[in-house]
Amino acid sequence: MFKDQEMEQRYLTDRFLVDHLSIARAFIVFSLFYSIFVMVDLQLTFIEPKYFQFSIAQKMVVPIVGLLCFFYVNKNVSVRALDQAVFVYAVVFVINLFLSFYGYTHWTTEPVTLLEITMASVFVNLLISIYAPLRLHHQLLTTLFIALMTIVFVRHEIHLSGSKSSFCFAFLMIANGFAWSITVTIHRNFRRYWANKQERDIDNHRLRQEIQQRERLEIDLKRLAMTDTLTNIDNRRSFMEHLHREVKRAQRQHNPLSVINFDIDLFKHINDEFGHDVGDRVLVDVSRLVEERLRESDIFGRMGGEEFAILIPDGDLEDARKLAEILRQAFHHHSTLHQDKILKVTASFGVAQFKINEHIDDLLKRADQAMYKAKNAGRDCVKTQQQL
Ligand SMILES: Nc1nc2c(ncn2[C@@H]2O[C@H](COP(=O)(O)OP(=O)(O)OP(=O)(O)O)[C@@H](O)[C@H]2O)c(=O)[nH]1
Repeated sequence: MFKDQEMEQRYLTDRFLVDHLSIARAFIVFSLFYSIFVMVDLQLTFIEPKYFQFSIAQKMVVPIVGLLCFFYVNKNVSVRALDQAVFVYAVVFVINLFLSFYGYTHWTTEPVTLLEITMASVFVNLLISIYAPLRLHHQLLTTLFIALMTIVFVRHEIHLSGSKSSFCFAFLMIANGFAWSITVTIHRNFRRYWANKQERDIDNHRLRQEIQQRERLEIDLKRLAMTDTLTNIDNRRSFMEHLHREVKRAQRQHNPLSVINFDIDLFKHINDEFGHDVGDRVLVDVSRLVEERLRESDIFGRMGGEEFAILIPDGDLEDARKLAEILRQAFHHHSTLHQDKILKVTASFGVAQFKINEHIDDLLKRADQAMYKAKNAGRDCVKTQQQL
């Protein structure tokens, strides 16, 4: 028995719930077994004919109660239902067994022997202790009850001399005590196994939690390594990874692919005039403005400082130019209010389309050149590779 009452209760509940099917099955098995016993009884010619029907009817009670218990348990599998069913079945079984022995002693020509009675009581004791997950003191009480009932029966039915009877009672008590000690060992092992399993479950649970935490951490780290901390969009590394992947796909599928490079105009002035914090806010603002106008498949990254790039998979030069123009106008018409002052930013855009088998660096270089061309053309405009 566990010292902790709560643990003991959990153990009993667990054992009951785990074993409810085996207990229900045990009812069926015992009921069938007992029915066979009844069949065998029909063949016993040494039972007096006038007691025959009573003997059969009395024995039939056990399988009937067993079946009823089985249906009751199956219908309502609660710990309480199991408890009640096991109790009812055990009581009927024990009473029936003793009635059978009584019958054999009185109605047959071959009375039952002390050894048979002892074996039966030990058997019943073992059966109840193993199948019914009782607390240890309940088990002890059950054992004592069965032993006492056996003694009363023997005393009443088998007339033994004084010395012989005390030897027989001692033998009965020892045999039942032995049965009890076996069940105690069995239950101690059950409890030890259960406690180990609980510990293992707790360890496994902790391990699973740790693994999940590590996985989450890894995802966070990966995300951090791929994200620009200020604007929360892809950083240069992530953008380049996407670009490599998309270029390979474009080459494989012979699809167009274009890149837009843009740089905020005269950003240094914003920093100098309003301070670095406001400059940062502008970068975040600009990122949101662009993000809102992109498709799901477009990839947007901050390449460093106030320079950004957009990758348009499946988009040709004209698609990219149109998008760059939309963004340019959005910048143009957008303004941020800072301490009663209206802050306006514009950007210069360079657009280039990927040429089959060209190196990625060449593609980016052409987009860069187009962007510088836009800067030289007075800023706030879009230039394509063709206009170089
Ligand atoms: N607030 C802020 N400023 C940055 C950041 N990264 C780069 N800068 C500033 O951006 C400015 C870029 O200035 P320049 O390269 O001279 O270009 P510009 O002033 O935008 O002029 P043009 O590109 O010729 O239109 C520098 O003053 C950098 O300090 C950043 O993360 N936050």
